[in-house]
Amino acid sequence: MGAPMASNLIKAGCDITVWNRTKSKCDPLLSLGAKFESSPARVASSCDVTFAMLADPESAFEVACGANGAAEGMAAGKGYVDVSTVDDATSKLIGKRITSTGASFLEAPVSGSKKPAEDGLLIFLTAGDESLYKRVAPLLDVMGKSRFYLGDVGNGTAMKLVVNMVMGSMMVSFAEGLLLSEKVGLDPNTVVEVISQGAINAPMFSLKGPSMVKAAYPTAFPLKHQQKSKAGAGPAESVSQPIPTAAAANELYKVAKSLGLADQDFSAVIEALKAKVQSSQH
Ligand SMILES: NC(=O)C1=CN([C@@H]2O[C@H](COP(=O)(O)OP(=O)(O)OC[C@H]3O[C@@H](n4cnc5c(N)ncnc54)[C@H](OP(=O)(O)O)[C@@H]3O)[C@@H](O)[C@H]2O)C=CC1
Ligand SMILES: O=CC(=O)O
Repeated sequence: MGAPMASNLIKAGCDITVWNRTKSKCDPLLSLGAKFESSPARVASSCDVTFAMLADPESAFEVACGANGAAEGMAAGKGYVDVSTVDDATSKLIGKRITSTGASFLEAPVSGSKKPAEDGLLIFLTAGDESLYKRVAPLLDVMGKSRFYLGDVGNGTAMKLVVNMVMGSMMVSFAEGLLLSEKVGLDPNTVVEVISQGAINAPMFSLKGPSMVKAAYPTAFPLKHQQKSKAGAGPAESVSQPIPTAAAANELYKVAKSLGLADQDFSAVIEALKAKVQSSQH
């Protein structure tokens, strides 16, 4: 996600400095004209605004607050925008550490996937420092098609987790439908087509359906990241709201992980369902 986002900024003429744990993954960006620094701290000290796109709460915290982390290069007047998907507590911790340096903090997780990231069509769910939001708005507009400012730090994360919760349940329901259609003698490709023409159509179904039918799961959104959101459990627990459908879907993502599918696309959750169906028949 970070690479296509940075690439769009470079193509828009921004002066970009990058860092990634595995340096070789920066090579395509360097060939587009980006500079490289040897640590997040050095990126932060050489840039006005630093964007972070990390796998999970642990890596987002480490890169912001760990040794040679971005916070070490932060100072008043600089901004840190964390576009990773993390949990509420992690986002607040990162925000606290960044603002303790005098810099501003914005959480800005994105809705969208690899293709929208490449096409500059992400949706930014931002919260935190409003003046930093206004300052980076032109950059968000290069990388995305829309942006929401949602108030205090935590609200962007909560919005992202709610959206992922809905998406995770939709995918499991779709997988159940595809599998069931096959079992009762229907062509699942026709199911995908019928759904695409009705009121429950979603781009996700048309995008992933044809490859799911072929049992192919080219990774756009890794399954481990869907399961990481724990079906929106964080926000739901904070207000004691039951989320029975999402919780059941999350169990299936856990099974999929245990089957070694963590790095495949999250649509591979259908394989967990197939395994469940098989074991119930024995
Ligand atoms: N893929 C998608 O469709 C979407 C993803 N997201 C969110 O975007 C973020 C990135 O996702 P995605 O690009 O798919 O994930 P990837 O797994 O492809 O990339 C994760 C990045 O995190 C880095 N990283 C992981 N662990 C560490 C660590 N301990 N220290 C330093 N760097 C680390 C990786 O570095 P290295 O290259 O060295 O492994 C890599 O740059 C996640 O938070 C995800 O939830 C949000 C919307 C959609
Ligand atoms: O929607 C994607 C995510 O990783 O969050």
